[in-house]
Formats: sequence, C-alpha cells, structure tokens
Amino acid sequence: MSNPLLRVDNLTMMYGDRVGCKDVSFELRPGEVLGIVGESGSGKSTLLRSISAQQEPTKGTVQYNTRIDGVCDVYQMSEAQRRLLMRTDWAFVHQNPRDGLRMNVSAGANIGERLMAIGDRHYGNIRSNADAWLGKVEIASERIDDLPSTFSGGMQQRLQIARNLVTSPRLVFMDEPTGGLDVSVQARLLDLLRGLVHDLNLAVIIVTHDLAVARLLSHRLMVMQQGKVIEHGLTDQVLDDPQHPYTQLLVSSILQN
Ligand SMILES: Nc1ncnc2c1ncn2[C@@H]1O[C@H](COP(=O)(O)OP(=O)(O)OP(=O)(O)O)[C@@H](O)[C@H]1O
Repeated sequence: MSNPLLRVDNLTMMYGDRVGCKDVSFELRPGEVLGIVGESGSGKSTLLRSISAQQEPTKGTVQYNTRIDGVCDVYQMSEAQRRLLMRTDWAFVHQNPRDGLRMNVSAGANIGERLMAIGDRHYGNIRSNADAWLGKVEIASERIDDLPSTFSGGMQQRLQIARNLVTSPRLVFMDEPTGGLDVSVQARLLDLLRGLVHDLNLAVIIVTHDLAVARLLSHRLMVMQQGKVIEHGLTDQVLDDPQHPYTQLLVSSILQN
C-alpha cells in the first residue's frame, strides 16, 4: 500500500464553547476519495476548512506528504510554502463557482492564471493548455474569451474544475460541488467528475449532504454528527449496512423520499 498523502490527527475546532468538529483522525492515500456526510451543522465545512489550511484548528495536526519536502505539518509551514501548496498540489472546488472563479476575466484567463501563478510565462502554451482543459470539461473552444458570467451554472462549475485541475494537483477538496444545480446538470457534472478523478488518480475529500453523490464518487465515507465522526468505513458498507442509529436514520430517510 502507498504511503498516506494526508494524515489528520485529533483535529478539533471550537468556536468559543461551540464545537465545530472534535477529535477527527484519518488517513488518505493517493487516488482515494473520502466522502464526508452529515446533516446541516454537523461540522462538515468546519472540518474541510481546518484540513485545507483555511482555518487553523484549535487542536490537532494535519500532515501532508509534499512533493518537495516530504511529510510536513500544514500549520507549521511557512506562509510561502503553504501558498505554493494551495496553488499547485491542492485544489478547492467551492459549491458556488463564483467563490472559485474570477468573474471579470475570461474563461481562458481563469484557467491560465493558475499556470501563471506557478511561473508559466509562455502565452502560447498557457492558451493551448487552457483550451485543452476547456475541452476536458466539455466547454467549446470558441467560449475561451467569454466571461464566466455569460456561462450557465453547470458551465461555471465545469470551468471552476478546469481552473483547479490545470496544475495537476494530487489532492482536491470539494464542498458540495453539485449543490445548487438542476438534477440533470448535476448528473452530467458528477459523471464528468467521476471520470476526471479516476483518470487523474486524484485524492479527493468531498463534503456533501447528498448520499447519492457520496455513493457515486467516494470509496470511503465518514458520517458526522454534532462535530464528531460517528461512522467511518467503505462507502458501500456504510450505506448498505449502517451501524450507528444516526446513519441508519440518514439512509432510511433517503430511501423513503
Ligand atoms: N464561523 C463560525 N463561528 C461560530 N460558529 C460556527 C462558525 N462556523 C460554523 N460554526 C458552528 O459550528 C458547527 C458546525 O458547522 P458547519 O458549518 O461546519 O457544519 P456543516 O455540517 O458544514 O453544515 P452545512 O451543511 O449547513 O454547511 C455549527 O454548530 C455551526 O453553528
């Protein structure tokens, strides 16, 4: 088995007296997809932000096996090291594409910008790379100079994915990537995501309240309630034979709908 790409130990985030997430530990290997599910307020987003260096936890550690320096504690890195990580080896797909795109620059520039941020200066290469990535996310080349605001919600989300994946990250954080889209658009996006995750061997941590999304994308599932992980296992096992009463309730409420 390969070494873990990410290791989270006893991660706890308190907001004053209120628990955001508590004592979360797990490992993630290259190419592995971990789904985090739970009702609203269970701590999914807090956990995702704390792992992805967006919000320093109250307690616990996040270690990442970097390409250059090997295993590093994400919160002990220099600011420059962390910024580089977030621009290259990590990616973050937000629920709302507006949070992950620059709406006032063209689609091509949205993709090219991530390449320029890591030192690519050759305009021709950047543009052809951006063009290739538009193709991979099923956006026509002729839209390369258009602003994202002229795109549909589904297209914007696909552009956000292209912008994120152009630097060949190894770990992608996704926060409800299909939320807020029509059901048919969701299905197409999920299909695309599943293909990309598989072809690029991406490790993914995906937060979703949609068990169907979790089942389709993730190998393992973590169920959260009141900030704690109450069940963690292979996705099919957790969904087909849930052990915790709360997971049983979650699964049965979906089946009844
Ligand atoms: N910035 C904050 N300040 C204070 N409390 C917060 C903050 N962010 C989250 N919380 C609290 O932490 C707990 C977990 O919230 P969190 O948003 O992580 O849950 P969630 O599972 O992602 O919910 P949702 O699915 O609605 O986004 C909740 O009790 C919430 O009120």
